[in-house]
Amino acid sequence: MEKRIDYLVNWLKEEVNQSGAKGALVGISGGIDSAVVAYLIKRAFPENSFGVILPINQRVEDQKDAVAVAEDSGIHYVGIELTETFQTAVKAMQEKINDEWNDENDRMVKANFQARLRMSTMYAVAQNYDYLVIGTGNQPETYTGYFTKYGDGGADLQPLLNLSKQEVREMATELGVTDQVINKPPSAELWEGQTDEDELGVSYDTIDAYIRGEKVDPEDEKRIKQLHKGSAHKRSIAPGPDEFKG
Ligand SMILES: Nc1ncnc2c1ncn2[C@@H]1O[C@H](COP(=O)(O)OP(=O)(O)OC[C@H]2O[C@@H]([n+]3cccc(C(=O)O)c3)[C@H](O)[C@@H]2O)[C@@H](O)[C@H]1O
Ligand SMILES: Nc1ncnc2c1ncn2[C@@H]1O[C@H](COP(=O)(O)OP(=O)(O)OP(=O)(O)O)[C@@H](O)[C@H]1O
Ligand SMILES: [Mg+2]
Repeated sequence: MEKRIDYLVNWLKEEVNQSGAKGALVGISGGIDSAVVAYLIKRAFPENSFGVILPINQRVEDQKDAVAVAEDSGIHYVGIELTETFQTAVKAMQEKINDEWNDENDRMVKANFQARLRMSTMYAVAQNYDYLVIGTGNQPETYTGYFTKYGDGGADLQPLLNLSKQEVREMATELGVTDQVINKPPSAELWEGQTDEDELGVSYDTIDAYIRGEKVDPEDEKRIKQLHKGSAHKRSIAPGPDEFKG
């Protein structure tokens, strides 16, 4: 695992240097994926790595975890409270759209808006320092499309893209991430009580096994295939029409 860490650290250095940027930035949530990325970018850019903690109605416990990750990794970090900004923007939309506000879509609209508000903030802060935005998407999340298009999916580099969730856990242990963060149920924290595996309807270990080519329960396989197919549009750039030849 130490070799794989070195490989990712070197890859980050090469990519950032090639881009002409001066360093790297990550959003730190208090979850394991962003913890691993925080430790990796600190190793790659000891003096030029930056963590942003961006609470939007975030539980105090998770905010504390995020601060602990930032402190423990030794990364330079700031907290930028976005709850009020989020609420103000939602209120403005709701007032205008008014009786056409779709209550059925309400939860997901707000969830994805949170992720995109964070992404916009990360790009603004990163550009201020001439840093790149480093994403935290891992292999099972990417395969199933479990991310917000242009939200947490919007980043310049994705170092964890080929890592299973189990490998993320192993890497976290090797890097010195605390058990508190490693053992927390993965959550997007986009609404109260949300957990990834409840929403996905299948566990990360099962998705990992499926991607490795192992046999999984037929119902789980069906679900994974459905998620993968339905999210293909998130893994490619937006299509345009063929050239007009009229
Ligand atoms: N076929 C198609 N071709 C092109 N575009 C298509 C499309 N179908 C939908 N779209 C577009 O994509 C949008 C839907 O995609 P998207 O906006 O991503 O939204 P959606 O996939 O509906 O939801 C995002 C999922 O990711 C989860 N998430 C989000 C953020 C962070 C995390 C985490 O783990 O931390 C998890 C979240 O809980 C939710 O389950 C539609 O509103 C539409 O604009
Ligand atoms: N409160 C937050 N502050 C800063 N960044 C955040 C916050 N919430 C989410 N993010 C960003 O969105 C990413 C996607 O969240 P996701 O839940 O998939 O990862 P995680 O929280 O790091 O790990 P886990 O999947 O185990 O919960 C995070 O890794 C982080 O970069
Ligand atoms: Mg999380």
